[in-house]
Amino acid sequence: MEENNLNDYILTAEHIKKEYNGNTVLRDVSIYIKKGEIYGLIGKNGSGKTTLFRILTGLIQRYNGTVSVGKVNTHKSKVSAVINSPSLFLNLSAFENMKAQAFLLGIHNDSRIKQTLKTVGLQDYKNILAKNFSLGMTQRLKLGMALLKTPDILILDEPINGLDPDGIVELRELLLNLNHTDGMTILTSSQIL
Ligand SMILES: Nc1ncnc2c1ncn2[C@@H]1O[C@H](COP(=O)(O)OP(=O)(O)OP(=O)(O)O)[C@@H](O)[C@H]1O
Repeated sequence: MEENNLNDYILTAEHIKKEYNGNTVLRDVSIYIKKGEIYGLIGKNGSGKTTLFRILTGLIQRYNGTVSVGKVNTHKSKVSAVINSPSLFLNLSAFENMKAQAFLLGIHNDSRIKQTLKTVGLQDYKNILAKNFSLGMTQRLKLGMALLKTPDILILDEPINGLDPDGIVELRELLLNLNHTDGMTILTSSQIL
């Protein structure tokens, strides 16, 4: 990607290199993410997508290169991610799972939870236990948990994995909607072209 003025970007990663036990997984990777855009990362299994996302979100701290998160207005951009996590409590309802996540984030406001459940289309399923959710509903619930803190940048690792065609269309519409209405910057990955 062409390197412009770094102030144009909400998230940049430059010259990222990551090895596991001498095995190089990422070799001089640079990405420049513009605010309000949607980016897709395509790569086969094991190509390092998850590793890159974990680096961008701070879950991996030992790597070479630099990651820098820009500002939105005056605050540092908030980054939320769904990368094999957050884990769900299967014996709790959708609402209770959201409540637990909200508690961790210091959000003590049920109206924010209800509003987010509505955003991800689960308002009518809030009392259903997570263990009874379909994969599509599970993905929506995880997305809802990631949206609770109103992120500026949303990172989703292989969100359509395992979804049926209707589920894929629904998730795409939801992401487009978040991008159009809230101006959310979205990074997503897939192994499916
Ligand atoms: N903690 C770890 N320790 C050692 N090797 C790891 C570790 N995490 C990932 N790897 C290896 O790094 C490579 C890249 O893995 P990564 O999960 O980033 O790829 P990916 O593109 O996300 O693949 P997938 O589509 O399977 O999730 C793989 O060969 C994997 O086995």
